[in-house]
Amino acid sequence: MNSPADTPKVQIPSLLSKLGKMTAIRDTSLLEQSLLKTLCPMLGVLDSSLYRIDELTQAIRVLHHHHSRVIESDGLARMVERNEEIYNSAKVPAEVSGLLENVRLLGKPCTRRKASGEGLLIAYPLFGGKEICGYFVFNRDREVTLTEDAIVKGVLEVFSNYFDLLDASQRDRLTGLLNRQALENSFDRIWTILSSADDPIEAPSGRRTDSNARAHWVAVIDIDRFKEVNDNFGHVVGDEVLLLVSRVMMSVLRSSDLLFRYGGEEFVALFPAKDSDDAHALLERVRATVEGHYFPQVGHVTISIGLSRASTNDLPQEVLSWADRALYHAKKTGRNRVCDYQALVQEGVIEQASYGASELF
Ligand SMILES: Nc1nc2c(ncn2[C@@H]2O[C@H](COP(=O)(O)OP(=O)(O)OP(=O)(O)O)[C@@H](O)[C@H]2O)c(=O)[nH]1
Repeated sequence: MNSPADTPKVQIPSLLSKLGKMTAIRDTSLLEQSLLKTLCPMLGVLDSSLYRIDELTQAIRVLHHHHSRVIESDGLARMVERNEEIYNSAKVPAEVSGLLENVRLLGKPCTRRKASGEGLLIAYPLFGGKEICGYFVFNRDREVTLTEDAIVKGVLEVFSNYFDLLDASQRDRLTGLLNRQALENSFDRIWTILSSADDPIEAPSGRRTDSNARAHWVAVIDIDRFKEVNDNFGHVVGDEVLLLVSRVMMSVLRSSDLLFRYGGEEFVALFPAKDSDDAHALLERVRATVEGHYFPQVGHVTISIGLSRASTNDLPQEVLSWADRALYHAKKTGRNRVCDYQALVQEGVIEQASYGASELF
């Protein structure tokens, strides 16, 4: 990574100020966006991407950051920023995956000429400990200078260290799932996405799945008769069941779905789905897979699930309390079931709740 004409154009005070802002962020997703926003102008590029690899499933999540010039109705030009998040390794272009493979094998930044002949494709590894856990990728018409190279590496190192700290503070120690604090952050983010779904192009930041912004659903999941597991087999075995249940659920959920340990033996899932049938079918698969799993010593364990649609007209706390009411109904009517709040209200099985009934937050 060098060039004979190594003329530093980087404004150090501006970079330091951006790093300061980056480390003031308390949400890992926003932190990733901030990394791209920091590096794009520094490198003089309009687009850059962050490729993240899921350790468990090897699925790839890609965050793209674009800058474009739009001409307003008054004739003035304005820069618009857009973030796009994609979960599908099949969509990584062949030339990018080939480049990432080189970076992975060499453990250092690599460059290749684009197949179209338009400039260079440059990729830097992102380290989590000693392992590569992602890649920073951008297109440019010229090589990275030595100064730029040192700065990109420095910024990526600050980012990775801070990301790991933030990520650890958002995770439950036993299961490794996202914790209650992370749920509150995710609610903020998902609600922003839902409210910007009508205008996806102009949205200042947005998390999208392959089929763009879709309706989201909240599920509260509780292990049935878990007290008996503890009473009969002890707390250590109980802990193991908690860990295994979380792994089994994760194996059914998609990489774009979020699963949180909400507390004790209670979990919350936050996920996009086309409609209530789709959401119900996914959770039914989760329920059936846990039911079919054999837990060492304990045998079989079941879960009950309450589900509610998330809408921007409602507060996240309301939606959560509705899913909790549906869970309560599932418990009352035999456990090992998935119940949908909106369906229960429509069928007249339960009354529509007025806000304030929630004890979850
Ligand atoms: N081993 C273990 N047990 C926990 C943990 N957190 C909560 N628990 C136990 O989870 C059990 C929850 O019991 P209850 O709320 O009475 O519910 P349940 O027995 O699951 O019954 P239903 O929910 O009505 O099906 C209690 O015994 C808690 O001690 C934990 O981190 N580890």
